[in-house]
Parts: sequence; C-alpha cells; structure tokens
Amino acid sequence: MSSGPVRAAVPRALRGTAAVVLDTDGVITDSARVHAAAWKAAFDAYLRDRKIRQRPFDVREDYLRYVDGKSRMDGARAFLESRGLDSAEDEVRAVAADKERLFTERLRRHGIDAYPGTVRLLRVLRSAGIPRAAASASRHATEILDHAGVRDLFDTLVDGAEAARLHLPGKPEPALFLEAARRLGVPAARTAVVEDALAGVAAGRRGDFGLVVGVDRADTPQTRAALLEHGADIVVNDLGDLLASED
Ligand SMILES: O=P(O)(O)OC[C@H]1O[C@@H](O)[C@H](O)[C@@H](O)[C@@H]1O
Repeated sequence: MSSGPVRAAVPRALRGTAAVVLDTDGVITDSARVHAAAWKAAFDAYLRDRKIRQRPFDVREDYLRYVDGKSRMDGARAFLESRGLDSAEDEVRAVAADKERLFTERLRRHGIDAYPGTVRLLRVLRSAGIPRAAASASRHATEILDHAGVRDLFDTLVDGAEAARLHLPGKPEPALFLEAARRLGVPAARTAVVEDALAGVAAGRRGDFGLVVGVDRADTPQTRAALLEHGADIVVNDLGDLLASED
C-alpha cells in the first residue's frame, strides 16, 4: 500500500478501508437504466398478455424494491410475487427470457458508459494500492465492464455467471461480496462495499463489511432513506462526491 500524498488522496470515508468491492450496474456503469427499461417492457407485456388489470411496472419504485441487484430469476419472481401473482415456474422463466432478449438488444443498440466519478475514485484507489473488485448479479457484467473500457481498473470480478457456477445465493445474502473480498485477500471487516440496490446494501450489512456506501442515483429523500434503512452507513449521489468533499 502507498503512503504519503498518494494515500492522502483517498477520501476520508475510505481511509480505514483496505479493499473496495463495487457493484456494477448503477455503480460502475450506467447500465441499471437499461436493465430497468428491459424489465418494464417484459413485465408490462406479461400483464397485458394475461389481461391482468394492474398498474404497469414502475422503473423506479418496483425496480428498486424487487428487481435491482438480484439475479434474473430472483428478480422476475420477486416482482410477480409483489403483485400477488402466483406464477408457475415456466412463466417466471418466460418473462425472464423475454427481459434477457430485450436487454441484449438494447445493450447492442445503445452501448454503456462508466460513471466518470466512479472512474476517478477507482484511479485514486489504484494509485494508493487499495485493491478493487467488481461484483454483480448480472451474467453480462464482464461484457459490460469491457464495453465501458474499465475492466482493467479491477483486480478481480465476480459476475452472475461465476455466482451461478459457485452456487452463491443472491443478494441480500452477502456471498457474492464475501467471495470478492476473499479473492482480494482482505477480511470483510476491512473492506468497503459500494452499492445502489436495496438488496445490495442489505447484503453489505449482513456480511459485516467495514463500510457500506449507498449510491443514490435517483437523488430523492425516499431513495436515500431506503438505502440507509437497508444498511448503508453513508449515501452519496455519485462516487465523485466522496472525492469532492475532500477539496
Ligand atoms: O439478466 P442479467 O444480465 O444476468 O442481470 C441480472 C440482474 O443483474 C443486476 O445487476 C441488475 O440490478 C438487475 O436488474 C438484473 O436483472
């Protein structure tokens, strides 16, 4: 680990931290909105096709509460259950497959960018010798980090495909983050988790991580309060805010 001025550039909030594990969609890359839009199209088609007279999927509220941060099947199941729909397993699978088709179409059409504030923070951490992992419930996370050109900023990556291969239970269980910290060789108590999903901050809390940073892209009092209630120690709108507060 570096010392002196390089170490001093690390945001105060992260100074007791020996490693950082970052969620991917919505924290590193602006791909959460692409997931949310694909889920909306898939769930709304599901409700429409079955003539279920309910309000459509809400890309903010429903996404944050039931889908964000969870594996594809867990998210599909959680939303349908939240509406009291007792869907058979093959129906859950079908709506998840529909979302996957829509998501990959949109991904190819629009591309994905990394958040500049996150990239700045990652570079500061790298200069200070603090190891960094990307973690995600998404099977597309590796591809997304490649597309956004930021994969080389991480020492390790645990994505949805890895999680499935290792049979890791999904968020709010902390297994994905614990695996990432294990690969970095740092105990959870000395590792920070950075998350925008409610299930994700809850996983950070359950895993007894040293610090849980919530990222509130929606920037509303409700979303901020929900992140704190679910386990965030601090909440920022963008990771660049952590660096800005040091100026
Ligand atoms: O379907 P994928 O790409 O494996 O992604 C699974 C989940 O990955 C999470 O990171 C997203 O927050 C969810 O919206 C998404 O459903």
